[in-house]
Amino acid sequence: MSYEQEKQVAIEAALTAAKLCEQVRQEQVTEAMEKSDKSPVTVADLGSQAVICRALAMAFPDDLVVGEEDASQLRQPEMADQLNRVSHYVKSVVGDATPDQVLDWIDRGNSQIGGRYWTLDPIDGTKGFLRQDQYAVALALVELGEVKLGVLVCPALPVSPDQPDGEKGVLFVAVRGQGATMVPISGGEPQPIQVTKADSQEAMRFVESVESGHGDHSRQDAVAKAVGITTPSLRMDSQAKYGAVASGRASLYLRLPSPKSPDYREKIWDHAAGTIVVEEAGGRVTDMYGKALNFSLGAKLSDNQGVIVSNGVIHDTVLDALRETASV
Ligand SMILES: Nc1ncnc2c1ncn2[C@@H]1O[C@H](COP(=O)(O)O)[C@@H](O)[C@H]1OP(=O)(O)O
Ligand SMILES: [Mg+2]
Repeated sequence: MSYEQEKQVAIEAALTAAKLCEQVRQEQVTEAMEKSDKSPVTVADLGSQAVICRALAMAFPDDLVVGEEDASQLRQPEMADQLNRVSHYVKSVVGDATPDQVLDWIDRGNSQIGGRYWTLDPIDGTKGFLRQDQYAVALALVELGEVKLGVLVCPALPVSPDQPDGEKGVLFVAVRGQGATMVPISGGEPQPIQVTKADSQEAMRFVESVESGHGDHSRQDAVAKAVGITTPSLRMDSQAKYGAVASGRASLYLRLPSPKSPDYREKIWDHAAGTIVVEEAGGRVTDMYGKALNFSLGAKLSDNQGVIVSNGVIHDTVLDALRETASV
């Protein structure tokens, strides 16, 4: 299958959602509400999920969508102002939409996984979004446990790594067997991307989360040193880190379980799109024990712990170093 229609619909939907997110950010209305798990959610997370689920419902009415957000909080009477704000932003990018439609679109993203499903993180890296930093809109199509298509929109990522203050906004797209591409959000011809092949020290840079609670920074540093990386890590929120590895800006992304939450299991929407973008750019993605990420078990990667993303060349060395740092 070429997945051409899925690709076009997913790109258009994710770019429209990213436009909504940037509008919210520019108008500085980015205060967060708190979810039951204490993580932040904003008007933009909910609006982005509504826009993408609407587009998927129109093009693929029978498809399942497993998204990060749900509308239960927004349905409470005391949340009427928030719902109006979400509806306002949705209308500004897709035309007419009633608050009830918006609620229903958001809740279309509450499916369980199936043989074929989409998984969506409407704003991956909400904390980065609130900090005016990196975030991503991440959408992936999974069939029989294999990610087939991934779209990552990174509105704050510099188009050129050499010009950090230059144009920002990058779209990464990958289809299984067709390679990965990158293009500025502003337009242009998508260019094929490749991970870095060099394993020289100069070419090696590793990326990790900004948030200390989302990883084990001291062990990540130790592993990076053990594989010969001497430059300090590039800290970045969201699956923009996968984009950084896929486009050769870094050779390694380490995400080891935080000592504060050793039993944390990663969510499918935090990894599906990024995984295929890196794999199709020639890289490798496994958990910290070298096992493939299993997208067929539910919303969590319950069979995996930690995530290691590399250019492939250094992957086994990293896994060896991990075994060694574990036994110290
Ligand atoms: N203890 C944890 N360990 C690893 N990742 C976490 C943890 N708690 C939350 N996350 C996830 O980290 C993601 C952001 O990662 P990053 O630091 O790379 O930007 C969020 O989507 C969040 O998932 P969620 O909000 O879906 O529960
Ligand atoms: Mg996320």
